[in-house]
Amino acid sequence: MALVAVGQLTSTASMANNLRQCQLLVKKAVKAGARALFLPEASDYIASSGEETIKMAKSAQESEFLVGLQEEARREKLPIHVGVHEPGQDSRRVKNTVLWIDERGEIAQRYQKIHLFDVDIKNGPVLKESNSVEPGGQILPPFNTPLGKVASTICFDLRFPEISLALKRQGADIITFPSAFTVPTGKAHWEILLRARAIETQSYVIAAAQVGRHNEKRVSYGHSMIIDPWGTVLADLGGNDGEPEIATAEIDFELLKKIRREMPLARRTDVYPAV
Ligand SMILES: O=C(O)CNC(=O)[C@H](CS)NC(=O)CCC(=O)C(=O)O
Repeated sequence: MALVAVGQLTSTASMANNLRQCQLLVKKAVKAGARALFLPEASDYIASSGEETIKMAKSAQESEFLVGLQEEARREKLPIHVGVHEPGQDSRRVKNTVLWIDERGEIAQRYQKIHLFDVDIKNGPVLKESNSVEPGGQILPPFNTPLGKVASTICFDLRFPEISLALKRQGADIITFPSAFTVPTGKAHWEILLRARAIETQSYVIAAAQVGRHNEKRVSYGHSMIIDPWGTVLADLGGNDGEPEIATAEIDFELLKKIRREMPLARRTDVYPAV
């Protein structure tokens, strides 16, 4: 068994304030006895335009947000999984990445979001992430942690079961979906997609989410969740903003083995292609 914490906050265009919110989440996770803390996509900042997003991006070494968070991880010996922006190949776009900061405060793993959120929904969100973000080109193989093998995806990746299935096939025990879901799509799809990914991969799902109003244009759905490999929602942080909050749950390695043993999902790759 290993206790994990999922953290929920409302990032804005103030990196200093977002760092303060994340420091508070670290304190809460340590107090609860968690072995790792999972933070949302874009924890470092959410800007009000693509241009501002690009202007604000800093390399990991130069980001006051990341340097500060790494210091927290080192001091508390607490691994932190966190979504940030990093400069792209050229100055026209940024990378939307998630990092695993280990208990020594080192950035040990990095995944760059591969599916970008380009939507134009009538009476709903209109967002074109690919204007300001450069897509990644590979899946990060699941990595060893004190919680088992963790696999990283980001937000809109949740809608493409192939990436989760591929990560499961590569040995994932926990699949993470750090997110900033919109309210209408969150209401309609968030929980059902997360539970489906947990059930079909027979893996724990940890989904840290942004919540509430970031600026005059953007509001996020919240409902950060931890879900077990049977699809049971173990924690749900709800949709109200206010003080940043954590929820915790136990990762039960025996339950993971039991579910995979009792209901083997043997694929018929002689009938359809392997993912
Ligand atoms: O903009 C930033 O700085 C951080 N990135 C995000 O918030 C991204 C791209 S706009 N949001 C999503 O992918 C939401 C997906 C979603 O809501 C759905 O799939 O329904």
